[in-house]
Amino acid sequence: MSALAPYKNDFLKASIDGAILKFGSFELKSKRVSPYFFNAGDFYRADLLRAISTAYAKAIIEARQNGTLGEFDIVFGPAYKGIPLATAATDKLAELQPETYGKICYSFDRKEAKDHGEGGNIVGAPLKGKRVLIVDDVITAGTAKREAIAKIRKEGGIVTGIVVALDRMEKLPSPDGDDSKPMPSALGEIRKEYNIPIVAILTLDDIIAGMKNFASEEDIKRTEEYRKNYKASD
Ligand SMILES: O=P(O)(O)OC[C@H]1O[C@H](OP(=O)(O)OP(=O)(O)O)[C@H](O)[C@@H]1O
Ligand SMILES: O=C(O)c1cc(=O)[nH]c(=O)[nH]1
Repeated sequence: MSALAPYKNDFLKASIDGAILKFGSFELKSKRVSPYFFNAGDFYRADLLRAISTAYAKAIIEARQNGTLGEFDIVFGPAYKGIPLATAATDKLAELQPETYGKICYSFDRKEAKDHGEGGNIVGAPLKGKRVLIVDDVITAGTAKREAIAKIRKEGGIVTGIVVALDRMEKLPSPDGDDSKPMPSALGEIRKEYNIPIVAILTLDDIIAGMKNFASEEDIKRTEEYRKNYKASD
């Protein structure tokens, strides 16, 4: 784990100690069956929530400083797991750099539109005309990020970047449904198609390198095999 930046190492350690990272057999949103799963819903304890909000805030501050990420007014968390993550990251940014981030806002969507009360399917800061940074847990095939971009654009927001806790480094699904075909990177295609930067705190390669210190040989082997099967062609 030594090659990682200290804040990434701390985050990987919290993900392992908090059992956020699990091994077994998991069906994903993409229908791929994975031998590992990163369950950001399990950052529910205060110390773990603080670990992930700190990692997002540090990744965002670093990416703003080195020019990878552009400016933003709103941190947007896609439902459901993105909601507490974006909210906590907003709070942590304001705590770490109050002059820059003391007045940034958060916003998130409902999976179903609400037809009474305030109505609509966006909660939090209105998106119209605002620069929006999406903060979410994981990118696999990229579907959830495309859905979030479409929702934000429909509300008149301008997506200026995406930050995820984990890039699973997988390929796009093939349009004909044959997932064994070579395809380019899911993350890379979103970057190109929408012309926006995407920052990942950890990648699957970081996890595989770290696994040597805590996982069983069988879990390492299955994870490496999965990596090979769903590796991008570019
Ligand atoms: O890159 P993809 O192939 O889209 O997969 C990754 C997404 O899938 C899950 O979201 P899901 O829509 O299941 O929502 P949840 O947050 O309610 O669990 C996960 O939280 C990621 O956001
Ligand atoms: O692709 C997914 O659905 C997915 C993968 C993962 O590691 N964690 C998660 O919450 N969803």
